Amino acid sequence: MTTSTIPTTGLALSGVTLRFGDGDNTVVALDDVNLHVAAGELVAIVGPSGAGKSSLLAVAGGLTRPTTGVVTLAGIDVSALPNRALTRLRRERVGFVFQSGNLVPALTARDQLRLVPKITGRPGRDPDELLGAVGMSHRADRRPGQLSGGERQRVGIARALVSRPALLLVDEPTAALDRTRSHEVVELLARETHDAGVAGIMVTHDHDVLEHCDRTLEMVDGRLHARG
Ligand SMILES: Nc1ncnc2c1ncn2[C@@H]1O[C@H](COP(=O)(O)OP(=O)(O)OP(=O)(O)O)[C@@H](O)[C@H]1O
Repeated sequence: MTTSTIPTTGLALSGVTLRFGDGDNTVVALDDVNLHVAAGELVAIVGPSGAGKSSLLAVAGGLTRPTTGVVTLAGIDVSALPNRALTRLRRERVGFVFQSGNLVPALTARDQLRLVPKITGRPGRDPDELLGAVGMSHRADRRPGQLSGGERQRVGIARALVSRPALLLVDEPTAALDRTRSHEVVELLARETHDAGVAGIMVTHDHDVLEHCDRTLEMVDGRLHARG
């Protein structure tokens, strides 16, 4: 990608390859992946186990450097950043939402969100406004153990949005939820992605919820395909 073709918003992967090992033991987890997720767009990634979906999230979020290719976020060449700058960018510009919500057990919902600016050192969005946006105002003083799976996911989504990220990476958010809660959580993700102008990628095995996403792509053997 030349400087002039790097999108200034959203996430872009260009010619991204990720290999593990070498020689006969080489595993190609990502194979020439090209992807642009616009700001305000939620893209779903489906595909069989071992296809490279987690690897894609790791490379997109700056957790893993690609073997080849370029990753840009809001026009910044992530793959060229030194380690400290990459850590800072990840903390400030990338929100992660995991299967279980990954909340701190001892903290109330409100305090989970309050913790974020303390970690980043930058003011974030107002915790109560965000809890309201995800329909959790009435649970603000509860700890994760006092919340349902769907409620924990809502808090996890709100927490991921506190730092006003440019990129939201979501891994199997409905794995522990029933059908109704799954729809509610992914509808919420889509709405917040659109409203906050975040580029969102959601990995899922749950084909039921794809209708809420703007696009679905399929990963097979490390390659991304439009879903036919
Ligand atoms: N650290 C590693 N070292 C070696 N191989 C790895 C490593 N991490 C992942 N792989 C391999 O890379 C390929 C892609 O793995 P990845 O975890 O991205 O798949 P996935 O689509 O997320 O799978 P699942 O749906 O089961 O979570 C697999 O063949 C996997 O075994």
